[in-house]
Amino acid sequence: MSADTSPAIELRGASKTFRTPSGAPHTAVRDLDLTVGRGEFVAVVGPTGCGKSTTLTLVSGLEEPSDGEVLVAGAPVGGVGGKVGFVFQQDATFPWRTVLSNVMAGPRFRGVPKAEAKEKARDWIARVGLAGFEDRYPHQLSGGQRKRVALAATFVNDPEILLMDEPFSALDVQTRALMSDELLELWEGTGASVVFVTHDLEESIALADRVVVMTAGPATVKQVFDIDLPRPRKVESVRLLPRFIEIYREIWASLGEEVRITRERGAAHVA
Ligand SMILES: Nc1ncnc2c1ncn2[C@@H]1O[C@H](COP(=O)(O)OP(=O)(O)OP(=O)(O)O)[C@@H](O)[C@H]1O
Repeated sequence: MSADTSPAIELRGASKTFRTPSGAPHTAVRDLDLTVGRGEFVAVVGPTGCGKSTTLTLVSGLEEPSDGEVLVAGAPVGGVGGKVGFVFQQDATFPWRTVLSNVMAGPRFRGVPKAEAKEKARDWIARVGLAGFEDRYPHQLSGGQRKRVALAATFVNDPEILLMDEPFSALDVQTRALMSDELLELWEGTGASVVFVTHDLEESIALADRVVVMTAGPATVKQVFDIDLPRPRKVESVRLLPRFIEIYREIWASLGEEVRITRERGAAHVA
């Protein structure tokens, strides 16, 4: 199959075993199969500590699988590539750089001439609603504004794949809903494939084409749900649709069981 027609991401029987400080092996991800199509928005939910972030690090190339294969655009992941953008819970801005300089950093790093990088950066700053804030430093912005800078700094690199690890979880509820809407708008214009890890089942349904439920650790795919809600979506209104509530119930029946298993293990550990 040519690289052009292959899925954006494929994990085939991927496992990851870490060595803990005591020297004992710890399997975070086991025999995980997952395919993400081009332009698809996939959300990953699962109980705390099950291995969601580890799955993202395998796709990013930051970690290698102990077993199995991880392919991006049909080719095995070999280190961190330029096709992949990340947005994490923590702000990934450089505190000593202005907004403009933060957003220009990626293109400059890739060798884009200064004037062109500046133009692209200004365009993305405007698209995330921060025109006029170019000369501010991150500490002079709100949490939501800093997150917008992080989004602009990611999208400016035209990523084919966007890996997002609880990107909005540190924000207040209203800002979070706004950012979700903005993310959908930005994403719909790019055709990027997204893997979005979250603890928030509502958020996952509102955003995604498919929601992947992970098992209690070690993570493997328990069930995948197609989200047949119409697009374009606004998260606050989509949540009120009867179909949304129906999907929520179905997924919670699957996820809730894994959360319970994780809790019981925790209780046994404490006892
Ligand atoms: N570098 C590492 N060395 C050893 N163990 C690790 C390492 N990274 C993660 N783990 C362990 O692997 C398991 C999965 O961690 P991971 O961060 O992937 O879970 P998660 O599902 O993203 O958690 P959360 O929902 O709480 O963010 C955890 O038990 C964690 O302690």
